[in-house]
Amino acid sequence: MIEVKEITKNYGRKKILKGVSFTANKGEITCLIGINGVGKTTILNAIMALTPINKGQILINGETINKNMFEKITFIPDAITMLPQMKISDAMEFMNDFYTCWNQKRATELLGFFKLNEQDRISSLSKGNTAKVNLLLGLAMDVDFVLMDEPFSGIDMFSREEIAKVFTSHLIENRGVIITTHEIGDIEHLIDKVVLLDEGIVIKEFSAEEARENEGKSVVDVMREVYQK
Ligand SMILES: Nc1ncnc2c1ncn2[C@@H]1O[C@H](COP(=O)(O)OP(=O)(O)OP(=O)(O)O)[C@@H](O)[C@H]1O
Repeated sequence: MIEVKEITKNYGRKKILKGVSFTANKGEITCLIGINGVGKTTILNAIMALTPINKGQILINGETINKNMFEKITFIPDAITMLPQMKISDAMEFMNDFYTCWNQKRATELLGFFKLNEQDRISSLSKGNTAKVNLLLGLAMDVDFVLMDEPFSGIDMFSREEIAKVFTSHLIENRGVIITTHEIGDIEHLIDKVVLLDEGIVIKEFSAEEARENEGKSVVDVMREVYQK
């Protein structure tokens, strides 16, 4: 489980996170939602120990986060981190050399799942295929948790649908996923937990299934209620 406890984060005099708390379980997809600039990426960076927090605590499976957790958790950013002249196969080889938790069998399966050609160069990929390569590089790691920052950003509807399919496939396995997105419609039916952020705090954390079953409300219905008060 990832436990985010009362974290605060300031950039200079600007208070971005003012005591954010939520949990994300293994085997579940947790979605962080909030307007541009609310601090979603900052939260993901804090969980990865890439940015220091001012106060609070973040635990992964009971252990305080540190920079050596890259065998337990991986971060899929919204931009490709590989050099443009690399082929997809070079990027996979690089990951294989660098990470002991790289799972080549799953990487090959993901190539097929996303219908990617490993001989294609990163620089030649469409935005949709770049996002797929990013997901491939993250999901091929044998880690407990995968963080994804805006995996659908700027991608056409058909590619978004193709990408969304990976979340219901065996390739996600029993891992915990934390995702930030503005394209909630694409994955609304796949999400387990929703964390709504506003003005530096969590204003609601709820189970998508419970909202659906008990109150007959979609995630978007709950968002409208909460944000349009
Ligand atoms: N390194 C930094 N130095 C100063 N301010 C920063 C830095 N990184 C982020 N910020 C500010 O912190 C706030 C939160 O940024 P963050 O990227 O976490 O928001 P977000 O919710 O992910 O936004 P978006 O939906 O646009 O991706 C923004 O106002 C941003 O300008």
